[in-house]
Amino acid sequence: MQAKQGDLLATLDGTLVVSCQAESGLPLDAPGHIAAMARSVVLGGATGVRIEGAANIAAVRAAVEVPLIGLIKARRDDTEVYITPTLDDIAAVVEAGADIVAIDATARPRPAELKAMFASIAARGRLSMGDVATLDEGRRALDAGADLISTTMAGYTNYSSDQRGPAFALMEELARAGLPFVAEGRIWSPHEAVRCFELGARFIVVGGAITRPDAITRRFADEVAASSARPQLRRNPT
Ligand SMILES: CC(=O)N[C@H](C=O)[C@@H](O)[C@H](O)[C@H](O)COP(=O)(O)O
Repeated sequence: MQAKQGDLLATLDGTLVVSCQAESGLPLDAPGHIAAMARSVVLGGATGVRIEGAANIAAVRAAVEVPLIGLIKARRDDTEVYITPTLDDIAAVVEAGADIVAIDATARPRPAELKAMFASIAARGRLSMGDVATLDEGRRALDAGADLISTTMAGYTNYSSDQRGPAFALMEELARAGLPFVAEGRIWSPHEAVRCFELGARFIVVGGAITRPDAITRRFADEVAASSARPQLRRNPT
């Protein structure tokens, strides 16, 4: 199993992984649609996919052969942690067919200790990815047994909010500290993707810029609406 996991990471290093997710209630929120997105991004050159939800993971596992990073988003009353928050969620992600299990590895109060979470993933023969927001959290996640850490949560905790664009500052800190990292979150252009590698990312995960047509359309629509180059709106003479 160890050799296989090493091979899996070797196929991801230096490459593009695409997150294929649809928020609950959006038109693409169905396993068949998520699987079609996964097939599409693999056709376009993605070497791996990041998928949320057991039914989606199972559908994508049956549709593509590339490494699959799986997670479950589960909002709970007792914690702000929502990416694969419990040991049961880990079991469900593995059962559904993920090769790598992503969990929130921030320092916020959580239902189960980080060490126990990473140990559970390892015991199930899968690799783990700890989603963090700060350098300290990255160090702590690796110490607790994470196989990978990712900048996923930077900008999404109350102590790392108000961030625009990718978490370049955190990437620089992680690189300076010698911690291997995955770059993820708000990577919107190929230019930004390349910058992540220049800053030392092992691989990158891009989501919305590729797989959220509503968000992509909104960027165009907003730019068009703000443009003074548009022809004047023609109004019927009164
Ligand atoms: C913070 C959080 O919950 N991130 C989630 C993690 O799986 C997803 O909603 C993101 O789409 C993913 O991280 C990729 O990021 P972006 O879509 O910005 O490229």
